Amino acid sequence: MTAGPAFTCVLDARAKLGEGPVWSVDEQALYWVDIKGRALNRFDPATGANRAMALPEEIGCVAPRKGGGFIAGLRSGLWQLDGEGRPVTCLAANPEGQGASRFNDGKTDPAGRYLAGTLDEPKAGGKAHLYRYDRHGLAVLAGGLLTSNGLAFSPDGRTLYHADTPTFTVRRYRYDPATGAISDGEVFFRLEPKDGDRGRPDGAAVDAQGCYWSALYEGGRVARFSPDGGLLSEHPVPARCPTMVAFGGPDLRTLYVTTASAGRPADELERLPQSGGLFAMTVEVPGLPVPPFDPAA
Ligand SMILES: O=C1O[C@H](CS(=O)(=O)O)[C@@H](O)[C@H](O)[C@H]1O
Repeated sequence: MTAGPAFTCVLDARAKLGEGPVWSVDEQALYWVDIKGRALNRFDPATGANRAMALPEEIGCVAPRKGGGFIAGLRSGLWQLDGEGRPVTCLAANPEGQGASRFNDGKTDPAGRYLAGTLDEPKAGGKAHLYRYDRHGLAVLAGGLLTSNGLAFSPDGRTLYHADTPTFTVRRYRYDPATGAISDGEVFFRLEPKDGDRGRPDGAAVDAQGCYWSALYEGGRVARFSPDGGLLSEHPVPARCPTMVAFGGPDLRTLYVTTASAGRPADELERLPQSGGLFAMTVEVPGLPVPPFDPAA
């Protein structure tokens, strides 16, 4: 394992719970959310400008939508948003009810279907699920979860990676690109909870060599894992709680990471004042392009 280059702050956003970065190739801009800040953000790396679009409830994940606007996972369900981030249509209500559940991490599959999971807020019941949304509607892919996270696909689109953060575990499944079905789940890697300060796997992305980049929540770093789950490198982040990574830039060699500040100890925030910011670093191996959500998929 090597100690790799560190991330630097590109936007001192002071987000409460920055999450869900996704690169728009068409716009050459990064969309990202502040879950507890109830905002969809658009960051333009060319100018450094960031535009926050307020939402009426928590937004856990977002993806550009083919034809315009977005699909987003909110507390109440999966919604179509217009180009200004305004909810216009509820595509699928949150089947778990809104009292102790919200949508969390999401990602489009290579065909443009949208996979998104929920978070069981008491973190006790394992009532969270991973869902697939496509033209046939909402379908359960996995259940018994605490925090559905870490969604990413292998370069050939035939392996799905998925984390359940509080269990410190990332699993991988065979993925059928023709139907969006999963099978043959197995542990990809599990971090040691006893090493509490080394964090737990949150949001993720896969690069062109099939390596899995994982934001390690409360670990203050992003780690790169080989296609067989071996730890290759670790990259410090000037925030204790990185939440999700995404590749961007004209060559997909800029790795962005969002971070959290809400609920963090005062001394930690004093030591890491850019917590809640958006960070980036240049990588050698480019990321994989993530397609927009396609309502016809
Ligand atoms: O992605 C997320 O994960 C974190 C970590 S954990 O579930 O608490 O272990 C969670 O706090 C955050 O709200 C969520 O967005």
